[in-house]
Amino acid sequence: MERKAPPGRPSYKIASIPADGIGPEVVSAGIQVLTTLAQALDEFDLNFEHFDWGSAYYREHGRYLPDDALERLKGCNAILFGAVGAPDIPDHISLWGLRLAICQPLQQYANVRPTRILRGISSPLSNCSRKDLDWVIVRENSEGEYAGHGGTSHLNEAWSVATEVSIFTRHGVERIMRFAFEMARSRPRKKLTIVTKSNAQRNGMVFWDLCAVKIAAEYPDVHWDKMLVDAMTTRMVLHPETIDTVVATNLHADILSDLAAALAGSIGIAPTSNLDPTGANPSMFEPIHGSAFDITGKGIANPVGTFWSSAEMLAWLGHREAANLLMESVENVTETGIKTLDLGGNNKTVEVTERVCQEIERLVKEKKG
Ligand SMILES: NC(=O)c1ccc[n+]([C@@H]2O[C@H](COP(=O)([O-])OP(=O)(O)OC[C@H]3O[C@@H](n4cnc5c(N)ncnc54)[C@H](O)[C@@H]3O)[C@@H](O)[C@H]2O)c1
Ligand SMILES: O=C(O)[C@H](O)[C@@H](O)C(=O)O
Ligand SMILES: [K+]
Ligand SMILES: [Mn+2]
Repeated sequence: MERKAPPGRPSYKIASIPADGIGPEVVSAGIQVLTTLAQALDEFDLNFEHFDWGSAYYREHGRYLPDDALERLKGCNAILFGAVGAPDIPDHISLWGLRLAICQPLQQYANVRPTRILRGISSPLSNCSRKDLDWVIVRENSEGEYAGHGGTSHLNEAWSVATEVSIFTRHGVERIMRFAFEMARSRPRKKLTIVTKSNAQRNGMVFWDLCAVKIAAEYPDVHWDKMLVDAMTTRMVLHPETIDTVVATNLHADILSDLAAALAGSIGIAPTSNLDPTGANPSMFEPIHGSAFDITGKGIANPVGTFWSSAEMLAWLGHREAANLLMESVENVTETGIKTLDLGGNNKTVEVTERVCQEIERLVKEKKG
């Protein structure tokens, strides 16, 4: 599913959008690690273009993005994003103003969220070893519960009414099913769980299931099963080893992937890729977490989710070996017990970042002999 690196010495323009809360703290850590890696490997160049879009920009301009934002992003090879959301701005204004305003028009319809237990990190599940939890959750990222259909009338009256309408289109569901089956096929177990809620949601989710059956016929080598989303939560906790690749709607997968991150140790480690699988538009990479108001500015944010997202970005650009080296460096560091508070450690963001950079330099030197 990843692309091959272009020939010669490739040079990439990466848009950096740190935005809000701990976003700037983890994105600057990510850029430091990526820059160290690119310099040490000396195989490709990364040039970062910084965008100040976020809640401070909104307070000043009354909008999250300028008119030419998407055109400017289209001129980049990939986007490294932090998080959006501020305590004084309603969450739906910030989310729709920035993250969704990029993902949806750039056709980043596949949101990919791998989870595994990194070395040196333990699961809160007492019986769960590293080999028991190695998942990829594929989140539909363009429609469903996030289609934005609905309305509010007669607000503040006794007869106020609001609707939030989920939209499932054949185009949208079939493309994410195909993407998920390809993802499952690319992994050793060739196993896909299709998550649904077609007992209660008798239109959209029944349609989701019908599309799944149709696309499954194209992938006879992939074993698949179907699970109601409520039961899926218990399966994730009680039988993690039975799960490999998962596909779910925009909202269901959003919730399941936070649970998955916690089961692998912390929401601070988990990555997200917002992919346009056609390659027509740049894809966007970000940690799964939000702006974390409660720890902003304390220097204790876990940067590992951004490092892992950065590795996924390199793999997407065609540099799988560089991505693996980055993750090996991260795990060599977590294994020595260097970790932030959310993982039970006492290291600051900058200490974890410095150690990962040192480990990258050591590993590259070793590799080059
Ligand atoms: N993609 C995004 O930009 C994104 C994702 C999720 C939430 N949000 C927004 O972020 C804001 C806060 O949302 P929330 O509180 O529900 O979720 P959150 O992910 O920001 O925080 C949840 C909890 O996890 C902790 N946490 C998160 N990231 C961490 C890290 N890297 N290291 C250590 N601890 C970490 C926080 O301190 C907090 O206790 C809201 O405005 C929300 O809309 C944005
Ligand atoms: O897109 C969302 O649902 C939120 O921003 C956030 O929870 C995420 O997962 O990106
Ligand atoms: K984020
Ligand atoms: Mn989420």
